[in-house]
Amino acid sequence: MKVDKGTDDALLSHRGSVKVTITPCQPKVLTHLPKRPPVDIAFTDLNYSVKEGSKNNVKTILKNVSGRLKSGELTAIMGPSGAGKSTLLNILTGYKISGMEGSITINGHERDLSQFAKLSAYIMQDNQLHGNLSVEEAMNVATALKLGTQISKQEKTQVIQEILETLGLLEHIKTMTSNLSGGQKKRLSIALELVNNPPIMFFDEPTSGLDSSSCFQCISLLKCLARGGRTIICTIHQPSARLFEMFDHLYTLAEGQCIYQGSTQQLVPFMATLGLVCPSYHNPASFIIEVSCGEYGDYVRKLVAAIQNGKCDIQAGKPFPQSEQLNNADVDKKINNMQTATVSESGQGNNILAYAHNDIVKEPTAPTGDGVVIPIELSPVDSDKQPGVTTNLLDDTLPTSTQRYGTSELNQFWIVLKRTLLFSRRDWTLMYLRLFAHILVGFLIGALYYDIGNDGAKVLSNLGFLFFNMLFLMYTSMTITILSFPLEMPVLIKENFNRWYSLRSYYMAITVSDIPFQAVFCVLYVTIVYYLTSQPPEISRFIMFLSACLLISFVAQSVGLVVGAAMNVQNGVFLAPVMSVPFLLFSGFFVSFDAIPIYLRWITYLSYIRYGFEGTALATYSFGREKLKCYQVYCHFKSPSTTLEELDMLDADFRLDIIALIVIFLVLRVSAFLFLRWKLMSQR
Ligand SMILES: Nc1ncnc2c1ncn2[C@@H]1O[C@H](COP(=O)(O)OP(=O)(O)OP(=O)(O)O)[C@@H](O)[C@H]1O
Repeated sequence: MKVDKGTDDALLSHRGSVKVTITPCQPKVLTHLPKRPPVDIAFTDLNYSVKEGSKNNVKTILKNVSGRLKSGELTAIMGPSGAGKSTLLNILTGYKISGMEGSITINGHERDLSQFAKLSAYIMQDNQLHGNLSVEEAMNVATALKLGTQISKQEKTQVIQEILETLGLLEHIKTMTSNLSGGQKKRLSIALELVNNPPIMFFDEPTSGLDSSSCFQCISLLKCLARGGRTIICTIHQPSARLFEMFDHLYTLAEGQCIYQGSTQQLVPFMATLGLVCPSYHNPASFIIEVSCGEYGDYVRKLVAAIQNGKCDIQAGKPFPQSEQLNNADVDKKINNMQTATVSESGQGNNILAYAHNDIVKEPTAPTGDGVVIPIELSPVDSDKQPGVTTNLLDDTLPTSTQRYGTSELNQFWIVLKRTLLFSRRDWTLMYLRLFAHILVGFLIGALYYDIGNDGAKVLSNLGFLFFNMLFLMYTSMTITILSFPLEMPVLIKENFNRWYSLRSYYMAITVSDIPFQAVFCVLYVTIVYYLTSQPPEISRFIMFLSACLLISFVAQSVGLVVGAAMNVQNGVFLAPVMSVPFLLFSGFFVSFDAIPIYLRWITYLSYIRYGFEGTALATYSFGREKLKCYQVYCHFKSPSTTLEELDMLDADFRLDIIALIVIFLVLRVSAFLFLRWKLMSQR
């Protein structure tokens, strides 16, 4: 029997007697992807607890759940809000590891997280894409990182073309990621992970935020991927009947326990055996959610017992697990009625297990418009690997290579560095606003302190100018990093978890990437103010002055990295300037070293502003500078040594200031890396 596209009601009214077939359009075979093994996942007695509150109360989120997820199947993890779907997904992906008990096996062997990470991809709910890259650029980066030198450049281009064509993104290849629609972003997220052909793909709420047509396209695509022999697992809230039909396998959670595991087609008959008859015209997906929310009475415990908390797997053609509910006469009657109906319509003998949606013929429902053009052939999943998308590419052996990433760390560094430089070039705030600010403030300060550098009567103002330089360079380089770095975190978490690159390569790349820009801005600013304010014209003094200023801006940028790595933007924007106050107070500008109480002097050694201020003051007034001009009767600071004496810098050593700044810079960079690593680990 044939049912038109979109006629869910008609489809539902024939539940139990029809079969879903989506007629293939032009087959698209991903021929260039690397071969990967098919992977089955099983988990047994999985427990997950978290500590909560000041008394460290233990909250158990997953309670002894078991289950299995097979290759070639599209699995939905469903359940009411708070049931533990995301938690289960995070545990299965290996994203959450602490607080978990139980066993997870891969093709019958205990899961080795490192090996598993090479086989799986986790596509998180919010896509986590870089908006400043085009689809093509994003794909190029993913291919370069994930495939490395395994294949030639030409083959990489073919892989990208094929994947984009298959996912209906080829016509958007030049579009910036930020301009893609929600569905296209989702498909791009999938395309990026597909380049190394992971045999297991996890999706957290892949349909969230999509309209019904895009949802259908998205699930069709996942179905296609599953048909290629992959294990596709996604959490989903409450799919429409039409979407629900497309899943092969359903895993339902309620209150952290499994209430159903098995074929989607067997859900309704299985529930009926427990006295839960899904009304006609009712979406089975909604029905099980309603049941798990207790709308039909307290059935959760019965369902958990019947399915043995996930140890049973309801399959067509296999008997249901024994349940005391089956003895209930009313239930028997209901089942018998359903059996009779099924037998008479499908003519498949007298087995209730034959009751399914097996005979619905629905055509054509391949996605249309700008959507996915992959052919979708829905047929029983029991035949393990259907010919289709990439089945023939799957290798049977699990990888044994010890290589953690697709390419060497040096390559990762170059690729991420190039990408970051591209972002910087395209980021208006990061680049042009910063450039504009440095030039504008440079001229403003130049105008304010114009020509005071060699005037013996204006030395105090000149010291104010030196201190302001420190302040300006510190805040501009620190705040921009505090504001921009935390925004990178979600993408970093996703890409690092999916083994695109190591944290070390990423960190090196972002550390190096901003240094040239910061250096150019600083040189521009210092050049403008130095000459407008008539500081000593010797080139050696200018270089010393500039190097102290450059180091201050690099150190402040490192402070920004530490703060950005350790906390979110809101806290960082408040805390970083507040934490800088002691360093400013102890810089030697407000109070000379002699005047500081002994027990507080140690703070001056930590104050990088002190070293910067001292460095610029020495470059200006030390190294035998001749007396300044005096246009008044008396200029107290006419002699540069008087100024240095007043600042308690007569014995100061410029080289020590530079060394101190370099040491602080290195310590902060290493600390930022450790914070970042801690933050990534603490999420898990
Ligand atoms: N770190 C945590 N500390 C305390 N409780 C937690 C923690 N993580 C999860 N939970 C709780 O565990 C339960 C399951 O959370 P989870 O996010 O897995 O639910 P979900 O089924 O995915 O819900 P939704 O569909 O609303 O996203 C919720 O009650 C949640 O509050």
